[in-house]
Amino acid sequence: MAASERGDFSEIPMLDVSGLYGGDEAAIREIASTLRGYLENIGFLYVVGHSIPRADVEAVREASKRFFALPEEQKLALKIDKNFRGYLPFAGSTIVTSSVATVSKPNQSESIFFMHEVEADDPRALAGKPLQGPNQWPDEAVLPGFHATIQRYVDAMSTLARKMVGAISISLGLPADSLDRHFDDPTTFLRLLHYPTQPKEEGLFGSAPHTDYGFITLLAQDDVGGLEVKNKAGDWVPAPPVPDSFVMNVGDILARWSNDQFVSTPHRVINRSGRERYSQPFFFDPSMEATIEALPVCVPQGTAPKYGPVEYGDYLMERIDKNYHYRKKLAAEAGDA
Ligand SMILES: O=C(O)CCC(=O)C(=O)O
Ligand SMILES: [Fe+2]
Repeated sequence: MAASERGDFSEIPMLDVSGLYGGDEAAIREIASTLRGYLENIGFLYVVGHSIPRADVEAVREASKRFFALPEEQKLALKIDKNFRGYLPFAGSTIVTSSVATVSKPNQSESIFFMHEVEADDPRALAGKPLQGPNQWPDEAVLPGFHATIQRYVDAMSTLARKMVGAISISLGLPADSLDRHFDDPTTFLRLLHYPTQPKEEGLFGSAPHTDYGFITLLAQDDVGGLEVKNKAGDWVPAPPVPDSFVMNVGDILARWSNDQFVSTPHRVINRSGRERYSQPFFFDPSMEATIEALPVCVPQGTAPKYGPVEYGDYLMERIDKNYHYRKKLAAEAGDA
């Protein structure tokens, strides 16, 4: 299925990226060209044929289930901190910057965020800078192997994400490595999410309609379903579970970088399955200090870029501060000081 027009889709297409791992230039160009169409018209696709073993994805899901099954006080010991690392309790975020809906009820989920690791003695002296700091790990005695499982997955997902950065460059007619320098110290988030089954109630969501902030998202979900993507007609198109796939989508900074050539599409989660749902989005974003400025290849001759340059870290801070209750409290306290 190829969408002929922006937003005109009734299912999420699948892209086999196995050819990106070989040396066949023609095959790579063809995958990149198909990718471009999906990113321009839908902003969502399923990535299959990647090299991440199913066992690594499932190990994270099992680790996630074990974590969320812990008593609340043990989870709260890792409560999300000023660096955006840790546990966000049930109903801890309301998306207020959402341009897609007036959102008032908190999301029906609990989650834990692991970002790129920044040790306290980081040689780049990053610790202490906004959104830079160590992750909060569950006690090894309580959840043996948890840290190693997550780290292995983050490494594998980063490799896949870099592959996709290369494919995106090629899709725009640029050399494969042309965006790489913006990802020297990528900002990454692995979010483990748990959605209890929710009651049927107007305006209640597992994840309220939103767009993602960053560059790309690569999401693994269990077999429950509930993710939906909005098309031009305003219909919510299901993105049901597909074995061994990642749902990939364009985030707002990629849309902005591409001068809106690529589209960051609203999506939401409603879990009325009667089962618990677990998902694990991986967000792969530019370095905090990267300056994101419309790619010349995306700006038609004789027109001005739609958006000015922005430092990724500044942009991200602003988005995060607006959306999370706990950060509003932190921001208010900082304002008092
Ligand atoms: O859980 C899902 O399927 C989607 C999660 C999501 O959209 C997000 O965390 O940004
Ligand atoms: Fe999302």
